[in-house]
Amino acid sequence: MTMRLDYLSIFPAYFDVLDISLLGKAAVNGLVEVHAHDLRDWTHDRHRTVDDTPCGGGAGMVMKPDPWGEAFDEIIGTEPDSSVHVIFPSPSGAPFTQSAAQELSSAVRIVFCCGRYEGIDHRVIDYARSMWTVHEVSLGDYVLNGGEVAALAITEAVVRLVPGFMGNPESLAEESFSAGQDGLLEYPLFTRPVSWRGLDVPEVLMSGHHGRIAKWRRDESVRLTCERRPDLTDSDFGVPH
Ligand SMILES: O=C(OCc1ccccc1)c1cn[nH]c1
Repeated sequence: MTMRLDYLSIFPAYFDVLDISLLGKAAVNGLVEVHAHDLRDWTHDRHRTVDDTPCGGGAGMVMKPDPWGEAFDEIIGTEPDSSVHVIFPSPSGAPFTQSAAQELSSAVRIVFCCGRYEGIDHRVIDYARSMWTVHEVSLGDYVLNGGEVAALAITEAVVRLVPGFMGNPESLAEESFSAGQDGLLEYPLFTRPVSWRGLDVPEVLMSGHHGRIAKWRRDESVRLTCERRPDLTDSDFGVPH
């Protein structure tokens, strides 16, 4: 089945990049179809206005609801459909996770709504929730100028999990944040040459001793995770009992 991806943005050219690289291949072999739209196509004034001052005062501008509503009508439709996933990247969204990417990889349709300025009139999100399955997601605790870069990141995380997309599915199994690694960070990776600028591949990895190699890798994952991501380790994880 083909996954349809739509992007609503005042900078639709951000999504030209999806025609190349891995995603381009998916688009070519019919797994994924990509449609980027300029939100200003649903404005009617000479200046193609998409923003206005915030009600209640405050700095910056807010995206008007009208263009979003008209774009939704044309792109998605006017009938409720819970199989359509509408994503609003936002600093105030729920953290986007690999499990969310996994779930979205089976969606038939995903519509990315890329906010700019200070954000989108909240009624747009409320209206979307009344019609489709809505996800307000954050990629991290930092602010971007708009949702486009976040939409590209979410797209890549999702599309690479679509069945038939990745050439080599087992390469997905061992990755960080995939169930197989039970929530640990990935161990350090090495390839040839064995000695490079005075730096050598750890001997254990050249020993051919699979048991020792597996232990070294798990120990490294535990060490890295405890060092860098204490939030990923549950209370008694890795502490020898
Ligand atoms: O900046 C972000 O989204 C773009 C955005 C949306 C609405 C208003 C301002 C900016 C973002 C940061 N982490 N995850 C997403």
